[in-house]
Amino acid sequence: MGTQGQVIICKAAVAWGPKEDLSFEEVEVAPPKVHEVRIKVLYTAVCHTDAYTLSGQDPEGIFPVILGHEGAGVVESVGEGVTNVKPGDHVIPLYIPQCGECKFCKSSKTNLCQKIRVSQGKGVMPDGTSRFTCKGKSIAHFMGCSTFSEYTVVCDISVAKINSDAPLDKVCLLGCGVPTGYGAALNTAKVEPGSTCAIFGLGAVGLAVAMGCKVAGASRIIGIDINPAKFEVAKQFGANEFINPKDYEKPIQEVLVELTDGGLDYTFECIGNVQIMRAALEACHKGWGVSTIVGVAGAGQEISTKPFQLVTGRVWKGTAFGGWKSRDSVPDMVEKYLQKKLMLDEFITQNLEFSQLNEAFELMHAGKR
Ligand SMILES: NC(=O)C1=CN([C@@H]2O[C@H](COP(=O)(O)OP(=O)(O)OC[C@H]3O[C@@H](n4cnc5c(N)ncnc54)[C@H](OP(=O)(O)O)[C@@H]3O)[C@@H](O)[C@H]2O)C=CC1
Ligand SMILES: N[C@@H](CCC(=O)N[C@@H](CSC=O)C(=O)NCC(=O)O)C(=O)O
Ligand SMILES: [Zn+2]
Ligand SMILES: [Zn+2]
Repeated sequence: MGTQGQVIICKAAVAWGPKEDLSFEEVEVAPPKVHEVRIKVLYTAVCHTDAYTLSGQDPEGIFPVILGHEGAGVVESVGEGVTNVKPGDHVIPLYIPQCGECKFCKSSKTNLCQKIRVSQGKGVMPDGTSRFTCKGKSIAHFMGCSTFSEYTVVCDISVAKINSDAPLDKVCLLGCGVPTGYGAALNTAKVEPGSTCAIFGLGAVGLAVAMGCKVAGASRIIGIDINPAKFEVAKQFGANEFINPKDYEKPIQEVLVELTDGGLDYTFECIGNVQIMRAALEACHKGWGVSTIVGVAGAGQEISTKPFQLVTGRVWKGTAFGGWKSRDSVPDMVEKYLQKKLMLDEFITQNLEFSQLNEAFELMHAGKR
C-alpha cells in the first residue's frame, strides 16, 4: 500500500534544545497540504548554519526543531495544487524559495523571495502549523527544509526538480554552501577578469568563492585562514596565494593593502566574524574595492568601520545563497556538474551514515570541513 495521504513514521534527528546533541527519534510526518510536497530525503550534508542555530546563537532559533537544509531526495507525494513536481521526481529542497510572483522574485536585483519568509522564520508551514510530531509534541521546521529527517515536507515553491541522472549524494551540496560561495563571486561581487581577490575563511563556502573567482578569471586569489591545513586543498579550487594572519603582528588589512599595491578589488568574509568583516572591507582598494559578507554572525553582533572607508569608494555588500534565484538556478548547476563544469566531489571529505550526524558536527567543529 502506498503512503500517499498517510502519516509516515520515520527516523529524524531532533534538536530538543540549544547545545544538545541531536537525538534520533521516531517522528510522525503528516501528509503534504495544499501547495506542499513530501520528500523522502536520501542524503543530507551539514552546514555551519545548522551548527549556529544549534548553538543558540540564532535569534530565529526555535526548539525543538529538525535542522538540516542541504539535502536531496525523491518526491513521495504532493498536496493539492502542486504542478511543478510529482511523486518520483528527484529534488533539492531550497531554503530561499522562488514563487515567481512576489516583488522580490519579479526584481532582477535579488533572489530573496519573501512569499513564505515569515512562516519559515517561525518554523512552521504557511498555514501556521508543523508537519512534524514527536512524542506528542509539535517539532519546528528549519529554514523551510528540515533535511535531518528521513521524510520532510516543504512548500512547492521551495523545491527544485533536478535531472534524475544526477547522484544525489553529491548534488545535495547544491542546497547551500557551494552555490553560496560560487554565486557570491559571480552574482554578488561580479568578479572581473584579471582582478585581485582575497577570501577570509577557507571552509566549504570560502572554497566555493575561490572556485567562482577562478571561473570569473581573477588573477590573484588570496586564501586567508588561521588553519594552514586549509591551504593545500584551496589550491584545487583556484586559490593561488595564502596568508595565515597568525604569522603577522600587524592587522591583516594592513598586510593585504601592502601586498596588493593599495588593496584588493574584491574581498569575501566567509567566517561569520564581525572583526574580520571589518578587516575584509578595509583590505579593499580605495575607489572601487568591493567586500562581500557571506558569513553569518551571532545574535546581537554588529559591524563597524570608519564611514570614510565608504566615502572613499569601498563598497560593502552581502549575499544569501549567492544571489541565485533558486528554482531557476539549482537545476542548471546540477547540469553543469554533470557536464563536469562545476566541482562538487572535491568538497566532500567524509561520507557518514545518518545515525552518525552528531559525529559530522564534531568533524565540522574540528575544522575537517
Ligand atoms: N550567506 C549565506 O547564504 C550563507 C552563509 N553561510 C555562513 O558562511 C560561513 C562559513 O561557512 P563554512 O565555510 O561552512 O565555515 P567553516 O567554519 O568551515 O570555514 C571558516 C574557516 O575560517 C577559519 N577561521 C576562523 N576564524 C578565522 C579568522 N579569524 N581568520 C581567518 N580564518 C578564520 C576557520 O578555521 P577553524 O576551522 O580553525 O576555525 C575555517 O577554516 C558561516 O558563518 C556560515 O554560517 C553558510 C552558507 C550560506
Ligand atoms: N536566522 C539568522 C540569519 C541566518 C542567515 O543569515 N541565513 C542565511 C542563509 S545561511 C545558510 O546557511 C540567509 O539566507 N538569510 C536570508 C534569510 O532571509 O534568512 C538571523 O536571524 O540572524
Ligand atoms: Zn547553509
Ligand atoms: Zn517570490
